[in-house]
Amino acid sequence: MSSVFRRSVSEKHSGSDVDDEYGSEYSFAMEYTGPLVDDDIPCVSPVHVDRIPLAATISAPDRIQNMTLPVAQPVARVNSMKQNLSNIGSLEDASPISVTHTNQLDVARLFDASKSHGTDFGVVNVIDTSGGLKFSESDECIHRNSNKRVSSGTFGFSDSHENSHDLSENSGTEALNENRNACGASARGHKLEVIECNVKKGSCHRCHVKNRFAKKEVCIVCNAKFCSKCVLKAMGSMPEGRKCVACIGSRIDESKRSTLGKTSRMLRRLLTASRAKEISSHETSCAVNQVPPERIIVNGKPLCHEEVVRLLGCPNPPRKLKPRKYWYDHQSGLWGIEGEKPCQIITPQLAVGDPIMRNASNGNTNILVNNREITKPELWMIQLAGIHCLGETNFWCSADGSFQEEGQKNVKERIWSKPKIKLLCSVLSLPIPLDSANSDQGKVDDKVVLEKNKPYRLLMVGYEKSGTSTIFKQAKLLYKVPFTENERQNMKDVIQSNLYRYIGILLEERQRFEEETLNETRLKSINESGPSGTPDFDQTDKTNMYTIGPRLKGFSDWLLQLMRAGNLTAVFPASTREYAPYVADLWKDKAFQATFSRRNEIQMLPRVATYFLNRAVEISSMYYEPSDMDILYAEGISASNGISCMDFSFLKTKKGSFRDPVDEDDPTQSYHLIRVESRSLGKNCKGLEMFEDMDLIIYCVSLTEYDECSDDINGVSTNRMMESKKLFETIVTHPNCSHKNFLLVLNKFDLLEEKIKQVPLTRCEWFHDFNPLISRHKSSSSSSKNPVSALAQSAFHYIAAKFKRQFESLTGNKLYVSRVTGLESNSVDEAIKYGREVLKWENEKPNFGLNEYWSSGSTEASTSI
Ligand SMILES: Nc1nc2c(ncn2[C@@H]2O[C@H](COP(=O)(O)OP(=O)(O)OP(=O)(O)O)[C@@H](O)[C@H]2O)c(=O)[nH]1
Ligand SMILES: [Mg+2]
Repeated sequence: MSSVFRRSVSEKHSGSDVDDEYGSEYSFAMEYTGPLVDDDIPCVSPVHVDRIPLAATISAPDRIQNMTLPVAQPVARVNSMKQNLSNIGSLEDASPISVTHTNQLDVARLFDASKSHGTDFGVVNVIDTSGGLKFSESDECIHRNSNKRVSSGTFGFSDSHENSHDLSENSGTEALNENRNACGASARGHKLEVIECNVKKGSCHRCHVKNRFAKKEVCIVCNAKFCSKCVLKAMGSMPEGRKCVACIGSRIDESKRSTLGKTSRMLRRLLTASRAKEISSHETSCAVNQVPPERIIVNGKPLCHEEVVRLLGCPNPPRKLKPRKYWYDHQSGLWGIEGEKPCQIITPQLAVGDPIMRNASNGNTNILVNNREITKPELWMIQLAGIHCLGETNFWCSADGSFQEEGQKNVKERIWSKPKIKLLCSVLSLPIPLDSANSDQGKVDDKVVLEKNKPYRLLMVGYEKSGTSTIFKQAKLLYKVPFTENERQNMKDVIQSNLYRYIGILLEERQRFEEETLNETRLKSINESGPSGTPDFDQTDKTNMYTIGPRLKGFSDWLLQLMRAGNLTAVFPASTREYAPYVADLWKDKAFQATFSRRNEIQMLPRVATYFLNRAVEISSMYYEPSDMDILYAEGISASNGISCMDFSFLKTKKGSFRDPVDEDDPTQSYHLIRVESRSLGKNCKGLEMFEDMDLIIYCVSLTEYDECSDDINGVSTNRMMESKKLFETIVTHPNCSHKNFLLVLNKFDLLEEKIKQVPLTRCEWFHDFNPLISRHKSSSSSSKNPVSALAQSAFHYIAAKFKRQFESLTGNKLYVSRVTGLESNSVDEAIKYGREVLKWENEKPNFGLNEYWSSGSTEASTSI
């Protein structure tokens, strides 16, 4: 024995009643420097650290059936420990001692002290700093006398895990290693099955309390979920982010990569803001959470660490780099997933991966760009950019977008300099180069993968007049996406032309009213003069309350002529200023006002016309600037094209307006909403080919169409609801859309409430069996207090069910439905947020296998159906 040895002493706590000189109130280690002692010196039995079994998860296949994960084995005693601890007394009155498992001496000290002073530790808390496994003070892991685990603790032990009580000497370390592997396997997707075999859906993996609606934090390695009471115990200090303690050191589940660094609301509630931030920073920056370089394959070559650093450190690195196969066009900087069209333009000329292969993006167009056969959307894009591609052609394209045909000196086109190419790429889901301001990001830390969320892509389409442009504009106002100057000018033009159209409609009706009144007067005078008398139609008989003066009559005739010839848009809004005085005079004219007061009888006049006609003089003035409300109410978005796009996120809504936790979960998630007119999709909606990677398709239907008719392409008058149904069927069965998520927006509910009073829903042949039981007794229920509203509600549910059934029979999928009044912002907000929830559920489906749960419970909880 060395002359200098360490001895652990437990000292009596002052005031303690412990008889033993070395009471068990607390303990510390001190160095013995005195003379050699003759007495029996407590000796230290050598302990091999790698033979000390520690708590660990279980992976042996035969144990999997009866376990809950993550599960850790209790610390088992090795034989040498058994000898040393043989004289340890009872567990009950003992205090815990913690040991940091960093070297043999610490362990030896513990047992040495226990032997020399007869201390009964009762509970030993072991912290394995290398493996990240911890037993906290509260976790009673070893019952010295019975060799049984006493209670569950940090690891989420389950009392049902009798099979985990393997305390043999050899099992410990091996089990640990095995179990680490199991965690690794979980990251590769196997653990999910294990979790699901024992933990009920909606239960916390630690306390097993089931509450499907309570928020849970999920381990980014093994997907174990913990309720707010257990999360801090289960995840400990989170040195690598949100991992349960048993998973520390393991690679993350790759499907969770996009969530790295996004601390949940629960953690923000349980911890201080700075601590939550620290955890999220550990999560994104710690080495073990980074993408393993060799699993990123570029042009068929697995990357090395330096290549990944180069890739991530370039001014414009790939977003969401995952372990998968990519292709990279070194010349142009185009970057994509192997077998798919490009998804990003990164910095060109990086020494990364092998040269590109012809079939890298699985194109089938016979057109090669930098030796890669391009995909169809790319071909459309370059054709629309003015590059003619005939037969098999090989182009060279550089990073600035200049195209050159092989063997020719001249540059054909510089596609990125074309003004409309950005919109086109957006529609075709093709990437565009970042402008230099954005791309100069400086060097990125080689360990940190900056994650930028890819926007969700929403496509909104509907039959004519279903309200798509109204909803689109409403979304712009809601999510603070400003109208550009160009858009405002367009809207102003549209509003002013519309005003003259509305005036034209009124003037036409004025003529009719005038003639009707004249006829009535004549009839009356015939009746008054009797059968023998001759009525006297003098000059005064030809005027009545609908008659306008000659000046306005001249203007009216001219305007009606323009309208009949379909030339209104050729003259207005260009001549708005010129004819503004006529509008002012008309508005003051009694005949015009008399016509306006009968506007409800004029079917041709849209309801929004009243809003604008009431301000006719102001709108026709040259100083008119449309307000947001004017833009919303205006029919049409722009006079020219059928496609409009906007990017938005819920972050921009005003502070405090978050209404549900989803808002706070990921406020940075962005959305790309594309609204396309059904007319511009062409025959059989062929144009949908351009929208192949949409995440959600929003199909709009006007609830008021059930009794309205319009001419189909053959000029045959057909019911508009039936036309809308036909378009719906064409879209949902289109090869690009048949597997997509669909949200049906049943719009114009406010108008349905009014209309259903007068016109029965059965007017449409598809709704022939609509026969709701609406009680008209005032007292019976809340809905029956307003039978009209109840009737409209029933009609809405009935129409929704009709579409749902149709959708299911055509695609086998579930159709989500939302009730909307496009002119009300809350209503549109709810519908879009419902769409966001649909995306969230659909996203989570493969991760948690909760299809059934999401599709039944949660949708019903929403106001939509
Ligand atoms: N009262 C009421 N009117 C609505 C609602 N939604 C749209 N409208 C009106 O319905 C008309 C047609 O709406 P739009 O948004 O232009 O319809 P659209 O789908 O863009 O139709 P196209 O322009 O033909 O493609 C406009 O006058 C809107 O103001 C609604 O929920 N309630
Ligand atoms: Mg429109």
